[in-house]
Amino acid sequence: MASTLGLKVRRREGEVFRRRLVEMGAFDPGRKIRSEGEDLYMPILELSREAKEELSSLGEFDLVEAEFREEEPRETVEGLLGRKASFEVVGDIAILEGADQEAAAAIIAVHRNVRAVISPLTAVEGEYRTRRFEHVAGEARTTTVHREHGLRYRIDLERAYFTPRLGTERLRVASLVRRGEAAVDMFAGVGPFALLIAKRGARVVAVDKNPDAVRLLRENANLNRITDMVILEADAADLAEEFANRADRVIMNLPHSARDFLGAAMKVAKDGGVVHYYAIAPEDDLFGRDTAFVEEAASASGVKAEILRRGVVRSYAPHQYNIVIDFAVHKRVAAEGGGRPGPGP
Ligand SMILES: C[S@@+](CC[C@H](N)C(=O)[O-])C[C@H]1O[C@@H](n2cnc3c(N)ncnc32)[C@H](O)[C@@H]1O
Repeated sequence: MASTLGLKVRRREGEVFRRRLVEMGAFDPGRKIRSEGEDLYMPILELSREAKEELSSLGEFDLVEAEFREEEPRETVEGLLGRKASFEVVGDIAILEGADQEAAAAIIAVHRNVRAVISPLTAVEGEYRTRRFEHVAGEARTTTVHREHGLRYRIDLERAYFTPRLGTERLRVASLVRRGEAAVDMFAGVGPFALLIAKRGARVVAVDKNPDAVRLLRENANLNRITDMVILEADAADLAEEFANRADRVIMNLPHSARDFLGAAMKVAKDGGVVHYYAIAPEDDLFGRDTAFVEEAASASGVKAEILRRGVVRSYAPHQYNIVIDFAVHKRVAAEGGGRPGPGP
């Protein structure tokens, strides 16, 4: 076993790092992760400066030379098909770009858990962020049960939004949660942020306007034995008054139009509460435009927004990225007439 490049991380942060490394294409799939006490050693390929910066926002790590066992070579869809196929798996359904029968057969052969292959007929669209699909192979359905971070989610891909591509981001937000804190998920969908943070000890109010999403969210709360979550079918904008100054944390995962709800989120946040704001941004202005939206909304709401973190969550479309801006809402400082936002009494 020769020494190769590795990333040493704390065990409890291992999954966040592993997923991000895979997304970056920096995880070495030919080698096995090694465990030693409280640390994990991840086999990696060379990291660019940007990649190191991105990783340092996830937590502490050391770059090391380490020895890793080799993975057994696995059959892949690409290997079987002789060309690339673009797909993702949600529960036991593969979502394939294009109704390609050959690719569907290869997916079913390689991924033994896949029972249905469907292909999008539309983009994610409308207020409820849903899309329509056509059946390609296997069973003809859009309902499934997906597992993520130890929780199970009933999903209907045609009736309510869900993507597994935000799994790492959900884990990052969950890692910030303190037991007993109050959180509002304004656009909860079938619950992948809300239920995960509830499991980590947050008292959650989860809101969605889509009745099908809310029905699945209730089922998912039951499925995961989360009994104390407040689940509301409502327009998030209408709840700002009722939940004013209640939240230590607000999640705004409606990236195409979250900016329209910034005022409501700032109202719902307590003094010092943190908002996770998601947007789709062009690569030549990743954070400038949305930072300005946050600052304009803060000024209109009479609060101060302290930017805590700006990050890229995933690539969304050519030259477009799904980004996140975490900011703290300071109310007392603003009411007292300015100055630098501080922790307060
Ligand atoms: C991008 S999805 C995110 C769902 C979920 N947070 C997730 O990560 O899977 C946005 C959700 O916001 C809901 N939505 C859209 N407008 C809304 C509004 N005004 N009030 C509440 N929910 C809304 C949609 O129905 C959809 O389920």
